[in-house]
Amino acid sequence: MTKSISIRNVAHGFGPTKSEVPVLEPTSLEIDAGEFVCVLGPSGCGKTTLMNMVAGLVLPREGEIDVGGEIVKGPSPARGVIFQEFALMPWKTVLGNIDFGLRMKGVPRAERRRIAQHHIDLVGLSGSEDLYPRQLSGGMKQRTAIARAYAVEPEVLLMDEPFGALDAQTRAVLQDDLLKSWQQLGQTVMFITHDLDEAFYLASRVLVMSKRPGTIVADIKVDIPYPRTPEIRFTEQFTEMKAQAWQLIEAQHNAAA
Ligand SMILES: Nc1ncnc2c1ncn2[C@@H]1O[C@H](COP(=O)(O)OP(=O)(O)OP(=O)(O)O)[C@@H](O)[C@H]1O
Repeated sequence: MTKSISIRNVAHGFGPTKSEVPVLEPTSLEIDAGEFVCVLGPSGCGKTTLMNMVAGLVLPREGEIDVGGEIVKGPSPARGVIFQEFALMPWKTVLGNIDFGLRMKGVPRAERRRIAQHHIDLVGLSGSEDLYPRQLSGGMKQRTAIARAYAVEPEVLLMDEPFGALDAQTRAVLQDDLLKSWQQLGQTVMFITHDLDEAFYLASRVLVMSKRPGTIVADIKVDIPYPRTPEIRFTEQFTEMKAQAWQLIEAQHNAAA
């Protein structure tokens, strides 16, 4: 079942408590089950920190995060994470990387092979099962990371600039693939990006964060129906929403300077 995310008065800082560098101001946010939310904001404003807290990789100094009615206390297979730098295990093949998550979830061996192969086929990596990360292009690495995250069927997908390191063409293909599978599986998605175009193309809702210590300063509903096609990028509605977000981010940059 898809899960909602509830962020309640979460604040964070790094360093010893007394000389803490504040990173997040108290932030509250409700993400409904099945929503696709993109997060934009100036560099260093705390986007990754916020997402890492939802993932359970960082625990908030103040406040709490609830995913599907349970307080987050650590990582869980119910929350799949995809990072920009792929985070593949270099000593494992494509198949081995995908198999690993399933093994952690306790899926029996024969079943693992079937599920892994299904996801390899879905992301278009059939024939590359036995290659190691060093033998893969950037796009293939990111497809492997996506297959690995999808194979364990997480109810929540957390993506931190997952396509940032890819060329424009591969990026566009993976964006459409992601939307297709989201429409089929209906996970709750939290997706960080620096790219306004990407944010409004993918999301049903775009959040804009302030400069560090960050908090959410705008919550923009993207009222464009799915399935989305590349042509929507040229509509007035799309460019207006992008301009609105751009102005907000620019104002935050200027405030930071
Ligand atoms: N483990 C850590 N220890 C100390 N400081 C940290 C740590 N992780 C992040 N920071 C600091 O916290 C701030 C927010 O970092 P974070 O990665 O969350 O920002 P971001 O909005 O994702 O940035 P970017 O858009 O550049 O990726 C930065 O100033 C960063 O240097």
